[in-house]
Amino acid sequence: MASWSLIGIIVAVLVIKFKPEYSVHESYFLTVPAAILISWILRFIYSAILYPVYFTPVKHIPTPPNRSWLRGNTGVLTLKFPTDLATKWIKNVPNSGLIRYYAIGNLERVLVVSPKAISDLLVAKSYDFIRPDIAHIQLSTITGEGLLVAEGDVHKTQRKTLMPSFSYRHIKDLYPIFWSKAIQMVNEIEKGLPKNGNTIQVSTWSSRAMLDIIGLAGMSYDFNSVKDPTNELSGHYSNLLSTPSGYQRIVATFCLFVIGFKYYTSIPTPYIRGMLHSVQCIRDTAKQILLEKQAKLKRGEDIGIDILSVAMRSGNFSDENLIDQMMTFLAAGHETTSTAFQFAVYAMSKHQHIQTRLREELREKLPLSLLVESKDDEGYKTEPIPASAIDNNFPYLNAFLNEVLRYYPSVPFTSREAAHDTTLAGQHVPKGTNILISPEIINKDEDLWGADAKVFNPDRWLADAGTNNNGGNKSNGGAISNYAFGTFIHGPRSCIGQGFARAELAIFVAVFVSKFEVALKDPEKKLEVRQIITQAPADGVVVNLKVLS
Ligand code: HEM
Repeated sequence: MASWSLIGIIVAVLVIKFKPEYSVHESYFLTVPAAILISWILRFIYSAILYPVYFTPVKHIPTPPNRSWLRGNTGVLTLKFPTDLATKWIKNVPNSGLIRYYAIGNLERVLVVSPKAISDLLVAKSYDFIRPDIAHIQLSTITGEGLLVAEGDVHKTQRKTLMPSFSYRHIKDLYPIFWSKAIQMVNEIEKGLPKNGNTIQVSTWSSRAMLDIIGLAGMSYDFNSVKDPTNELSGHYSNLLSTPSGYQRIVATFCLFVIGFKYYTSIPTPYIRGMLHSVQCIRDTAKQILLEKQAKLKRGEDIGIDILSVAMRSGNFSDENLIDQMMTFLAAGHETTSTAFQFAVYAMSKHQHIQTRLREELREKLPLSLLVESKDDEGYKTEPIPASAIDNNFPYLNAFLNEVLRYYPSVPFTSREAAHDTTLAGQHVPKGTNILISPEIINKDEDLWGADAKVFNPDRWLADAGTNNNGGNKSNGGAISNYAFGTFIHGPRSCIGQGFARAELAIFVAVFVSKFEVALKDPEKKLEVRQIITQAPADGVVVNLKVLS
């Protein structure tokens, strides 16, 4: 829009100078606004009416019918991902792995839906695609230039250097942190129960516990928000996750369509100012921790096993970039696991027989007494069973978690932009094409998972190979392709924290189910999901608990 306005201004100036008889008024006062308005109308006619039909370079990619000039195919005046509609398009729009659709203002999007197109996008041609500006700006405002937003060779080097921190060998050293926080959380919940009439909102607890864990595992810093919800730093962290107000969304839309999204964080609204202030406070703390660790390293002292320490020892990062990586892990590893835990509690509350089966399996090898006894001087702690035991001895727990992650992926969709002309599933994709991939849709696609794709069923991960759904392998949950499970996506940009998240969730579910019997406070209420970058139950999962002994 900015360039169209500029053209309008230039035309107005030229008209007044050389053809004043065509100007609205001989002064610039009326002619310039009139020229800008005309340029906007022309732009609208071009992009909303002519472009999608005649000029788009991806005309060969099929598109659903019923496009409106303002709302595109999605029917809404926001950029919200159209999950339900897209599920229908996959079925009804004949396609070869790609579907073209239009969002608000006829912004063009290409949705990737077949395993071949997904594997091209995420694996074979991963570096042909970059994060679009909107996503880059939103994420980097919080994370700086960390792994989540790095591109090309910079990304390859960062990822290679950080990988050792996420190897199984290293993650298993973090298990005691997971146990200790999970046990601390259930004990604190138990203490507060009488006051709350046995009702809790799961999100308040999971968010605090997962923040503490990522602080401890990431940089040996305990936000201590499970015990102290008023902790200043965790307050700053909650700020970063707060939902933008209606006013802020209008500002975002204005930036997107009128002045360019790159100016979004330069407009000093209360939301942006608050966010930048909170980012700075967290960065200052991370810097302090970094300086302390560097001093220790100089003195030849042990600096610990957290992710920051592993990255520091590599010597491959500047101080600023180490802080960026810390901000990245806080952003990428907190809300995602917190929402996954909320969905896990929702699922076990909704399906009581699943909860009973989980508890039976756990009780057999992980009696409550073991959990109660695993305390240190501070009252909580340590590993009641070794890391390998939780990974290998609880098939139903692992099946349940696989199904939670399939059915309720924390990241419902993500986006890419073609960095240059390329192809996906053999179809031409020109530079600049905006691509979307949706774990939420792929994970429930009946063509990939079979007729029961939309049923929550942990058993699909236990059935013998070949006997379930489409005849797929049980390690795939019966799906016909590896790419049918999109929760952590795949390839060089897949979630580096997948092993971390799975271990953390397994331990949290194990401790929670062992300690409490849980039921939804309002079992008849429909599950409402709120979507921003992650998706989460809108009410934070309100449940009634009974303490088990
Ligand atoms: C259930 C929990 C989690 C889910 C569902 C999840 C999902 C994802 C997804 C879908 C991506 C790809 C995003 C994209 O490229 O657009 C991603 C990337 C990433 N995740 Fe996770 N994540 C989880 C937990 C974690 C944890 C615990 C950490 C860190 C401790 C983490 C760190 C990262 C990082 C650093 C990236 C960027 C990787 C790269 O670009 O190379 N995630 N995650």
